[in-house]
Amino acid sequence: MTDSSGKNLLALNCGSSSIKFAVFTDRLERSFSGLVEAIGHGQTPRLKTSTGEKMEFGDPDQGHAEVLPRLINEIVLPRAGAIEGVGHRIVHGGELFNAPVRITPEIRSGISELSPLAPGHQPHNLAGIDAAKQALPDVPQIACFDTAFHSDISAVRREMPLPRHYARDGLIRYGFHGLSYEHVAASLSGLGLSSGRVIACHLGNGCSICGMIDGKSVWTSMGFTPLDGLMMGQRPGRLDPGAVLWLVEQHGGNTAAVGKLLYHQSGLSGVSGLSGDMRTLLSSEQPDAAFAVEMFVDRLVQEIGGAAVSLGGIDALVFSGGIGENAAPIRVMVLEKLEWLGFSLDAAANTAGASRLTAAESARQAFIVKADEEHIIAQAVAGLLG
Ligand SMILES: Nc1ncnc2c1ncn2[C@@H]1O[C@H](COP(=O)(O)OP(=O)(O)O)[C@@H](O)[C@H]1O
Ligand SMILES: CC(=O)OP(=O)(O)O
Ligand SMILES: [Mg+2]
Repeated sequence: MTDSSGKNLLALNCGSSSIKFAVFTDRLERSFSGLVEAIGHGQTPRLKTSTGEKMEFGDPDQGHAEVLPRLINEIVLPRAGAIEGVGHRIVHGGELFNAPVRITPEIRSGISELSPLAPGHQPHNLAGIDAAKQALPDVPQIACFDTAFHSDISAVRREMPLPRHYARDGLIRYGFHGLSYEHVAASLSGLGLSSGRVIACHLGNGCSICGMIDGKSVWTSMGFTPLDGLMMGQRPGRLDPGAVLWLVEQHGGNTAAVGKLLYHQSGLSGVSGLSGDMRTLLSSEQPDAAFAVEMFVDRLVQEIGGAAVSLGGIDALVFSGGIGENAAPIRVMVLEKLEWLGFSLDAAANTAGASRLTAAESARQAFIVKADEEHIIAQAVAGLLG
């Protein structure tokens, strides 16, 4: 139940195509939550809430900045009770932010300056801050950074093979989805995995993987920006830098056009020519949809292989995010390709979406952990507000 005595916290998670929100009581229990999905891809955004509401929410041409004020004022606040703190997922913390911080005008500027390094996310995160500030002007707001979880990765893995002064200027691998990985790390002891080598796959609209040893990030597939690594809904993932140079030349030096191609028109969407939504591709008969899915899985297992080498082996694999949690056919394709690494699929458990996906006799285990960035955000807010 929502606490009407004024001890509730609101967590806002503005992703590239969705806004997830959750209200927590002072015991950090979810009292009301939901999401608006399909924002900014020419579709009509859809709202779903934990109380069973489902409706179209806005127009196809509306972005996060238009959807957020209505979401907060009409949907969240009337059901939330009094809110005493708001926490935000902020995708890029750069070198400045390695821990949650209370948002002041200076902190907001610091977050805004990082927008060119996450142009498909940071403006949405700022829109969340602004909408919450407008609706709740006297309530403290806390920024929680996706990059922070990876900040202890070794310099050899954070720096790029370029003259080292670029790294001193901040051109390093930051990694993202850290709030999701922090939640996976916190779930490991419940799976009997508090020590060991775990590869977590966050497969949502944006996709990445994180290699953890004893719950700490030691390798991740995303880099300086959320473009690197795996093939995603609209982003290509790892590309030959020569291909990027060629694309810039083809577009007459227009880097904005190439940015649009790489952030919004590539990945599953660009390859299939149909959709960046895995549900649509899995239910399509079109050959290019199947081709895009095959490429997605191929690139994913290649990166898992790289991560396994970086960890010196693998004890368990974790699937998370909208695709990881729900797309049973993708998990089959991945685990069958990893059989040689000792994964033996339990087909019934996989179809049922059970927590453990591998047979008891499997040498390595695979699990689903439902992404819960909002809980990590709420914990950080509670921690900072004492
Ligand atoms: N039942 C399902 N089967 C296959 N894919 C699914 C299913 N449910 C969600 N997805 C996929 O999950 C992705 C969105 O993941 P999500 O983690 O919600 O995204 P975001 O990164 O925006 O938070 C989309 O590709 C969507 O198609
Ligand atoms: C960092 C990133 O790709 O986030 P999302 O999954 O919200 O797109
Ligand atoms: Mg996501």
